[in-house]
Amino acid sequence: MRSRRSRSGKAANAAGKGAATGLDLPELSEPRWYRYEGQLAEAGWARMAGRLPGLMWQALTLAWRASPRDVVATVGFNAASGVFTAVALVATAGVLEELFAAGPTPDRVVAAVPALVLVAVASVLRGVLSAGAGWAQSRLEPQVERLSELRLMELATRVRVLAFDDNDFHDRMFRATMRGASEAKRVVTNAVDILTGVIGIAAAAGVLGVLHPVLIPLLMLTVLPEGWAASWAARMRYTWILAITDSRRRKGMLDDLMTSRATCAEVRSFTMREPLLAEFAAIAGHERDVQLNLARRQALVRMAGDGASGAATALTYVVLGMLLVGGAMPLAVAGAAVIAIRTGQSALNTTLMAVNSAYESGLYFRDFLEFCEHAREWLPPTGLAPPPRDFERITVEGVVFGYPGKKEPALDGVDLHIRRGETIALVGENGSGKTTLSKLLAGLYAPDRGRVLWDGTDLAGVDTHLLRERVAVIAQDHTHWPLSARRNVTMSSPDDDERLERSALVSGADAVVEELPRGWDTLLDRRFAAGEELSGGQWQRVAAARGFYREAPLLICDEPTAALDARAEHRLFESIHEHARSTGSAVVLITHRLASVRMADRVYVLDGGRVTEQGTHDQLMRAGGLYAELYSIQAAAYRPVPADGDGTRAV
Ligand SMILES: Nc1ncnc2c1ncn2[C@@H]1O[C@H](COP(=O)(O)OP(=O)(O)OP(=O)(O)O)[C@@H](O)[C@H]1O
Repeated sequence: MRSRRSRSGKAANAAGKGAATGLDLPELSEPRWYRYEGQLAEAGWARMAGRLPGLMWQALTLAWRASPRDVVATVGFNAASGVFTAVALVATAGVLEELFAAGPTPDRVVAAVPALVLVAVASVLRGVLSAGAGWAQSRLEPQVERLSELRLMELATRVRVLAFDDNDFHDRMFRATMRGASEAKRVVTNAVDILTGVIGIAAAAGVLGVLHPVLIPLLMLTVLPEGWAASWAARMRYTWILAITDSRRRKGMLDDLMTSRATCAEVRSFTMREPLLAEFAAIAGHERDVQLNLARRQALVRMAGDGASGAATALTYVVLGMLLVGGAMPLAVAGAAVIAIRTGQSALNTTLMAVNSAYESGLYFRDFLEFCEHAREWLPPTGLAPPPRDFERITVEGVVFGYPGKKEPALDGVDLHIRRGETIALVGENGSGKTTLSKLLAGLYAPDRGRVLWDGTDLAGVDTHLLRERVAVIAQDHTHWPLSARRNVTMSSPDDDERLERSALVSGADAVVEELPRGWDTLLDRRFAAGEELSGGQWQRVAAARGFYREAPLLICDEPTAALDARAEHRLFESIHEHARSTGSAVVLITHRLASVRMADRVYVLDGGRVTEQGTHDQLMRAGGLYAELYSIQAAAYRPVPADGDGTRAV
């Protein structure tokens, strides 16, 4: 009941904020973070304490993989340093005992010398060893960080493309990259600190137990309230992070829009500054309010914990005084007990701090581990056979494919085929499924039903990573890689100057490179010194060169000429058809410029995810269907129209 009330209260509050700004802010008006409620409950102390050993084990395993030598050094030096802490404490008790014994002062001092020497030697060794442990620990941290970040990037670049259409995957990846991976090193540090603290506590408790058993529970009493408060505050912080994950993502996107070079012109042209800033300010204001509320609640919890710990310390000294007055403990022992209590408190504090920190870091580290686990579900299957080197015919049989979360499939029972040396064209109105089909042919998506075959081999059973090496794509939304012109074309394939020149010639990229100050070695990114920028059409020529450079048996061209001038467009289409004829590659051409489709061996017309017409240009024109209609609309635009006078003018 209480939770429902607080839930609706929060929702109303959040909705109020969205309404107050007059903006449509789903992050503020729709409390999407309530889907994290289950996770918040899971972040409970008892549950986390149960999980902590497992998390620390995983972090230590990661550390072991990063550097076994430094793990051994860290643990070994810390353990040895703890042993010398105990030795120094016992020796201190010996010194005090001698000093408070009966007899003349010089004699007592002389008697205390051996114990004093032991204290000095133990203290020096403890100092040296803990410095060594600190060194090993600081060597370990960057190595663990590197390994965890690398694991994250390896997974992010290996998961199937479809994962990037999944909101849940994005949320998890955001949390893992935001703090999860970097927390791995902190969990390792905490694990080591806990070990160091436990050894220190064991030393102090051992000495206190010898001095008087009642001192051990008193020692615990002084530190536990503070520890409880710190862990509670850590949990509050984590729930806050979970609650604002969505709005943080949105804020990051707004940040990019306002600060990136790609969008700076459009932000100004469409006077987007004010609405973007207003949305940013509203989300940032919401975060600030939540954070201030968090700070207040954390301070209250900490105050309570620290107060209780202070009271427990006072109680400890009262008990010590009573033992002294009652004669149950001599003064020398009481002095040693005070030192042991201070040492024990500091060790216990270190341990609790480390446990708390491990608790907080553990929650984030769990995000990292869960992302790794979740990402594995998105990995393509391994151990599959390599795809055939080549094919005579690609066959698409009854392919059905839908994007995650979409009711209607993007492709619904598509059949087509293509032979080597042929060019087929995919034609259809916007959203009819052409790009989706080309991505299936490129091995980027797998069909939900149906098959894509290279001769007799079903691509569902082959290694898609290897398959992609045999497919070249000139993509509609190609990337402007912040690399040299050369690398923009060769990408990960080996450098081959002859091949580079050839692909530049057929794509028209040769003319682009000629104008660059350092030719092929020019960096194509203005954000860096000596970087150059290309026009849209020039980028498109580079993207086309990239496709030709692969010299793959299958070339997919998705709107390869949208940004090209008329001459370059004509030349590129000729090159594409010539490429199919001369290399024997199969070419899949997607374009809205239907004049260029005439040369295709076969045209497939898509409508609502289905192939509704197929045949040569002439056959489709005779059939008088959608293709003929679209073609006629385009052709009409180029037909001469009667002029006002006696001549004609072209439109
Ligand atoms: N990543 C995606 N997630 C969800 N739906 C998508 C995604 N990409 C495309 N779609 C949907 O799938 C359908 C087919 O899109 P597709 O991009 O294949 O069309 P297209 O024929 O290439 O269009 P265009 O001519 O505009 O490039 C559309 O309804 C589109 O909204």
